[in-house]
Amino acid sequence: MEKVIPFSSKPNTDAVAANTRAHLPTGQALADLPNSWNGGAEQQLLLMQRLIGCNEVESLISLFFRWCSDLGLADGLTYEAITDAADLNLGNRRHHNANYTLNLDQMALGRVTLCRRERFNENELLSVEQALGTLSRCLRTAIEFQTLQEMVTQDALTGLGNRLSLHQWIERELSRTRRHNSPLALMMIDVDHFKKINDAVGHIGGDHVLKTIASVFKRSTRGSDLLFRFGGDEFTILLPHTDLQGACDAARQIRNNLARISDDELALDTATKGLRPDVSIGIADYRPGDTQDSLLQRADTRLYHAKAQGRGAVCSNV
Ligand SMILES: Nc1nc2c(ncn2[C@@H]2O[C@H](COP(=O)(O)OP(=O)(O)OP(=O)(O)O)[C@@H](O)[C@H]2O)c(=O)[nH]1
Repeated sequence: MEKVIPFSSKPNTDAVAANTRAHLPTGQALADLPNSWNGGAEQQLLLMQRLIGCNEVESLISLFFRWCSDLGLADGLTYEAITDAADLNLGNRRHHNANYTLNLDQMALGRVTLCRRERFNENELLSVEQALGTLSRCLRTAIEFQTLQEMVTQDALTGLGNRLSLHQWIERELSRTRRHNSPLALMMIDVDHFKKINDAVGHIGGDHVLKTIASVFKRSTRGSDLLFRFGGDEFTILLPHTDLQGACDAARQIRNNLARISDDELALDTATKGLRPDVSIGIADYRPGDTQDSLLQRADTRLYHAKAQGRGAVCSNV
């Protein structure tokens, strides 16, 4: 069974109910739920108490599933997000499914599938749908919060962290390094002669080249490394638990992978074919007493040395 849940404050005439049940429960339906079923008003209130104040989509879905599972309403749950976030699969797969597409005031919130060994009865579905109304309201707030957080901390062009998040992360990683006495390295990277690239491919083409370079950084580094666009054609990579030698290996890997990007990936035409972006990299590792500024400054000085050496170079020891 599948249903689109238009939890709208206004009637939503576009919403399509894919099964034959005509009306979704509204606020008043809470009071109307049969007394014989224990998922009534008290349980709905309990769910609300659990969900309110939670700003994370994953946690909301887990809390919702736990509520369903405690009441015997579901053995398993799948949540398909509207963003490119991975699906969430909780509990166990079972034969009987109830699918819901969640919308709130025309905002798509994802799809929820509940599954169970036994068939769902009418009262149980009513209660699930009432609960999905509460979940939808909390999901909307969480998704909006997440979007806002991304806008504040992400670089819009490349999807990497922006300068604000760089400063927050360096502080965090510096205190971890001091506490655990673990190594930490930082790379400052600048694209060589990017002005010439812009002149050759145009500003939009240049934007695409910057995005491609950022994707090469992503695939050349570890999942635990933290990538940022410092500004313009400058990038910063923070490498937790990595010493100077490890960071130099990563820098070489980045340059090797950049040399291998295809014309297609760079979206080059016949006139600009063969254009190979390269980078200069300055690397600094943590020294006791380092602050955010001193670490950045040391990496930046080394970047300038790499540039002075003729570009397309890695400097880690000036
Ligand atoms: N397409 C595009 N270009 C940008 C962006 N931000 C900065 N730029 C350009 O990047 C270029 C950076 O040039 P410069 O800092 O002078 O240095 P360069 O040409 O890379 O040369 P070197 O760094 O000395 O090797 C400038 O032409 C900027 O206009 C952006 O978001 N998109």
